[in-house]
Amino acid sequence: MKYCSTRGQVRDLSFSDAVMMGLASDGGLLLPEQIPQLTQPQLESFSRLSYTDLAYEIISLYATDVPAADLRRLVNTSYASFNHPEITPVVKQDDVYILELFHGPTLAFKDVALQFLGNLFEYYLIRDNRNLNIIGATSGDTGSAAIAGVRGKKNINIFILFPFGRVSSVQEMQMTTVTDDNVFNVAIDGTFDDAQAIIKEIFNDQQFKQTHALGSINSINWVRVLAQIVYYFYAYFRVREQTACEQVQFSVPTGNFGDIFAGYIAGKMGLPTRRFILATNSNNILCRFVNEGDYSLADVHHSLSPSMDIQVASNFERYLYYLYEGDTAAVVTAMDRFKKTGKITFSAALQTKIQQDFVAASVDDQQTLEQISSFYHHTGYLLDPHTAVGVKAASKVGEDVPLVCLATAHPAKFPEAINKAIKDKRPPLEIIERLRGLPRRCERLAADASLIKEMVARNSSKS
Ligand SMILES: N[C@@H](CCOP(=O)(O)O)C(=O)O
Repeated sequence: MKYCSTRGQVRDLSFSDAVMMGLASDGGLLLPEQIPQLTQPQLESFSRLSYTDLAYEIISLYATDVPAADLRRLVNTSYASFNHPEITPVVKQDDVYILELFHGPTLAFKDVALQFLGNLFEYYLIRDNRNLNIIGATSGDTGSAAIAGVRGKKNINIFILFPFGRVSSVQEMQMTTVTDDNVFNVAIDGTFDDAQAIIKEIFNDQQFKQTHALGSINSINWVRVLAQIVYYFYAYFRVREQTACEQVQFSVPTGNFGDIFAGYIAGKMGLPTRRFILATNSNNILCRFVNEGDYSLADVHHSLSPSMDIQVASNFERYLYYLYEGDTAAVVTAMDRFKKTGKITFSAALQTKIQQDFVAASVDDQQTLEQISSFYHHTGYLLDPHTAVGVKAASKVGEDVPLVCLATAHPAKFPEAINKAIKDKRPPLEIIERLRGLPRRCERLAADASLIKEMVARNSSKS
């Protein structure tokens, strides 16, 4: 399997080169040159596999330059850290199938890919005897999951930027209580979009990237998308066992478009699914894109589902590549226009295509709180605010097939929102309670790429 950039200037990369490159050197995002198509017999045999075996089978279709025994070990090690034997179990509540993605070390779906990516990085670094400086941006969940993915690994430093005061108290604590010498948490004065723009600016300085051996843990990195494809298949097989359905529909709380894009790729591989439900909070640029063909920037609003407080969604560019049928010049033109004007509009013909892939709804904070409360009183099950956005969006635009809602984080990560939704309800969890009172380390900086570069340069030999 070879990898190419959405912007056309990088092609023919091996999987390992794509992993280490992160953001493509032409500023685009990397994609596999072809999407493997699963045959019916393959699907049937996959349906009987454990999560870990399924992950191995799917990842091996893309990671073709990793020897089979090594890949198997990396996959097994990655999911050994999950606290549920099924890794991503599906539980039925009322008439909704909840795909629980929060059984990893930091209680969010990001662990599914970042445990694997951390192990993969370590594997390459040992093999090639080199160092890596990871830089990443988070609106709340990626940060701690990335830190947990590389913690204790030699030859790696990690620098995580998050928007000051805009992540939940627990999310912040999960990052800043890691005080290891090679972990650098930076609260920036700005939004997640500012943090992500800084990361991209630094990656686009090719000389700095080479000199400091930079690596990416955001969903810019193809591995993030790849590892998440697995649970869409896993969930479909579990629901099919219970309902004998031909198709399911997934509702995906969406911020950076990475998780839903993994589902879209699963669909291209042959997963029998209806259109994906793209669920946003009041940061609804992606919802407007699907419903009106209007991808235009607005201010980032602070919401009760902070991980989705994003306007500029990284993986959108990957979808554009398919929307434009691999026409990289059209992707470049659209991305340039967006950079200059903050807006891309789509023709009626393209809107028709987009609406064959997605249906979308946006859910504000009040509706999120009502959804958490009514679901809890009806079923006794506590949704985190992001999952609640997905469940609510599905109630607005879902179709008449079994519905799988992705539970992207554990409610214990968002005590403030839960408490607002259900008076006096606190979802305590021992691994979070243990963090309270631990020492913390975090630097606060202006949202300025040169400050982050200085910090990376100053510390890059620490690992
Ligand atoms: N929602 C994310 C934002 C970063 O997105 P990523 O999927 O590109 O890592 C978060 O919680 O940090």
